[in-house]
Amino acid sequence: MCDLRLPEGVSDRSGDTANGVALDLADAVAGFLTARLREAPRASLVVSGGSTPLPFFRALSGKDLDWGRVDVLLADERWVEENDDASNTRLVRENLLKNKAASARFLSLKQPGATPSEGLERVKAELADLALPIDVLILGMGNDGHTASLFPDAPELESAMNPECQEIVAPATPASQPQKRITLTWPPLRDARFTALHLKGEDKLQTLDRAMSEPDKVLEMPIRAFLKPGLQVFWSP
Ligand SMILES: O=C(O)[C@H](O)[C@@H](O)[C@H](O)[C@H](O)COP(=O)(O)O
Repeated sequence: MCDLRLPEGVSDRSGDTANGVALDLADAVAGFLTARLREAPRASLVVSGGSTPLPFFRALSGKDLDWGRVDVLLADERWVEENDDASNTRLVRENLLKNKAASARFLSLKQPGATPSEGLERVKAELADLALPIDVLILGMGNDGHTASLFPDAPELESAMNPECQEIVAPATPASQPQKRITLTWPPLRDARFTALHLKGEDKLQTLDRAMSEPDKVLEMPIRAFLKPGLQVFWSP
């Protein structure tokens, strides 16, 4: 257990090791996708980049489910080419879209264009037939309280977090980050059927604790918007 008092309705799925939590998360996600595929022609899986998800990606890639009917996409992406070490697309292709998951359909947030704004229409076209609501959403969190690329210092944050935002994807240009980014906006993320927050390390636990201390100040720590009933927290030391 993560020995934090999580908000009402938020489940603690913490474990003693990063690998154990990754395996547990992979089991939960595979189970949810399998159940969805009994009811719907396709299912959607939105994952986050960064370093935490790697063991989860590798475990999920081996799960036996009808991957040909699963749409996989990122919650956000750095606006870099796929051969760049900072590319989340590269991370997903190398660690998740292999083994049994190789047959999943990947919808890429990185499209041609010098900037996210220039490429935005192409990204929207790529996501045009993505069925909403998202079925499975895996979020990470930075120690500034960002999630996806909803950064506190992004000039676009307020519009991306607006519950009335009509766009499902938007550029993000936080000064704190070396690359411009593109991110799913709050409404599609908010409405996911299954949302997991995947965290590793004591620092992330302290950040989560800080986030819970002032839950209404969402623009200061965007993760706060997700600390709602139904969220499952998968944390390991
Ligand atoms: O592109 C990104 O950076 C991610 O989407 C981002 O939201 C990530 O989930 C957090 O920054 C946590 O990253 P770590 O897992 O590396 O701590």
